[in-house]
Amino acid sequence: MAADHAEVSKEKVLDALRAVRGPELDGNIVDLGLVSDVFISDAKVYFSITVPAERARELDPLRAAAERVVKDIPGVKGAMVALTADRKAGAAAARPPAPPVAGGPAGRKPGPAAPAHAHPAPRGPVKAGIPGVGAIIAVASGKGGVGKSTTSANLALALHANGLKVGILDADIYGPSMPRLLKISGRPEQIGGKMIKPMENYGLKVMSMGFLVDEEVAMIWRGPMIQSALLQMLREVAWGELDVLVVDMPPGTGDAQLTMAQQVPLAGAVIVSTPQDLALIDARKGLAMFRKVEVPVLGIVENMSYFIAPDTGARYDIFGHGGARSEAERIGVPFLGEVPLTIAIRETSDAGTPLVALEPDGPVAAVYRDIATRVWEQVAAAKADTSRERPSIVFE
Ligand SMILES: Nc1ncnc2c1ncn2[C@@H]1O[C@H](COP(=O)(O)OP(=O)(O)OP(=O)(O)O)[C@@H](O)[C@H]1O
Repeated sequence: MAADHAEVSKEKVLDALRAVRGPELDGNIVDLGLVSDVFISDAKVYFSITVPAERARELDPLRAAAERVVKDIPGVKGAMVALTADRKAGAAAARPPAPPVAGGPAGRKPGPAAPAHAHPAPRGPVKAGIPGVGAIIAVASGKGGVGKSTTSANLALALHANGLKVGILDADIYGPSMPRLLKISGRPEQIGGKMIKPMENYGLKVMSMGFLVDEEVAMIWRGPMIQSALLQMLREVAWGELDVLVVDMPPGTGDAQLTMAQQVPLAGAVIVSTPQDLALIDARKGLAMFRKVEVPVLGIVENMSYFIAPDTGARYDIFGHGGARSEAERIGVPFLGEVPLTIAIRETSDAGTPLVALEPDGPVAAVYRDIATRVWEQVAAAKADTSRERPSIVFE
C-alpha cells in the first residue's frame, strides 16, 4: 500500500496539528506552544497537549481533534494524545480548592492529611461480609476514562497470577466494561431459588450488570434500583471461596459510589489516576470520599504514566509522569506503581484479552504483578490495623 511507504515525520505531524485551534480559538496548538515533544515509533505518534488544568475536562474534543488529524496523515498507523494540565499557570490553577465532599462546603483544602491507611477511625455499624470472600477491594477513580476498568481487570488477573483466588465485580451499572474486557458473553445461570452463578474466564469469577440487563434498561435506573442491583450482585452471587474480590467501582464520587463504600465491607480502595494534575485533583476527591466512609485507601496507581517505545523498549516520560507518586507522598498514602501507556494495553483490552492473561511473562504483566503484590501487602496491613481497633470486624 502506498500509505505504508510514506515516512511519518515530526514536521508532518506538526503541520497537520496546525489545523487544530487552541482552547481560545485564537491560533493553532502548535504555534501556541501547547504541543509536547512528538514521539514517533513504528508509524504510531505520541504526544501531549498542555491545557489549563481547570479546563481539561471540557477540552477533550481538542484532544480528539488532534488525534484525528494525526491519524489522517498518510502512513500513520495510530496516534495517542494526552491532555496535560498547565503547570506554569501557577499554584492557583494547578491546585484549586478541594471539591465539596458529599454536600460539604466548597473550598475546603485537603491539607497535609494524615496517612489514610495508618489509623482507620472506628467504623460505623459492622457491615456483613460475603461468606467465603476473604477481602473486598474497590478500584476507583475521580473521573472516567483514566483506565480504571483496564486496571481493575489486569490487577485481578495479576492477583490471580500471584496465586490468589480472585473474583471481579463490575459495579459500573451505566457502562459495564467487564464483559468486553474479559470477553464474556451470555447470561449467568441461576442456581437454587435466588443465587446466580458468576461467569468465569482467565481463572477469574466475574459478575457484571452487563450480563443481566441491557445497557439501555440500566440507563434509566434510579438510585435505589442501582443500590439494590449492586447489593444483589454482591450477596446473591455464588462467589464460592475467594481470597479477594476486586470491585470495579463506577467512575466519580457520587451517591452510587458512596453507597457502595458504605454498604460493602471493603478491605480498602485502590485509586487510579493519570499523571495529569486534573486527574490528580479528582483522585484526591476519591480519597476524600473513602476517608469520609472510613475505608482505608490502599494506595494510588498511576496509569498511562510513561511511554515505552515498542521497537527499542526505551522509556519516555512525555506525559508529565511522576505526579501521582509525589501526590501520594504528599497526602501520605502508599504509591502502588506506575503502568506505562502502551498501545498493547489498549488493543488487548479492546480485544478482550487483557495483557496479563495474554502475556503473563511480559514486562507489562510484571508491572501489574508488582502492583498486585503491593496491594495485597496493604490489604494485610489494613486488616491487621482494623482487627486491632475493632476485633469484632470479620471479613470472612
Ligand atoms: N495504560 C494504558 N495504555 C494505553 N491505553 C490504556 C491504558 N489504560 C487504559 N487505556 C485505554 O484507555 C481507555 C479508557 O480505559 P478504561 O475504560 O479502563 O477507563 P475507565 O476509567 O474505566 O473509564 P470509564 O470509567 O469511562 O469506564 C480504554 O480505551 C483503554 O483501553
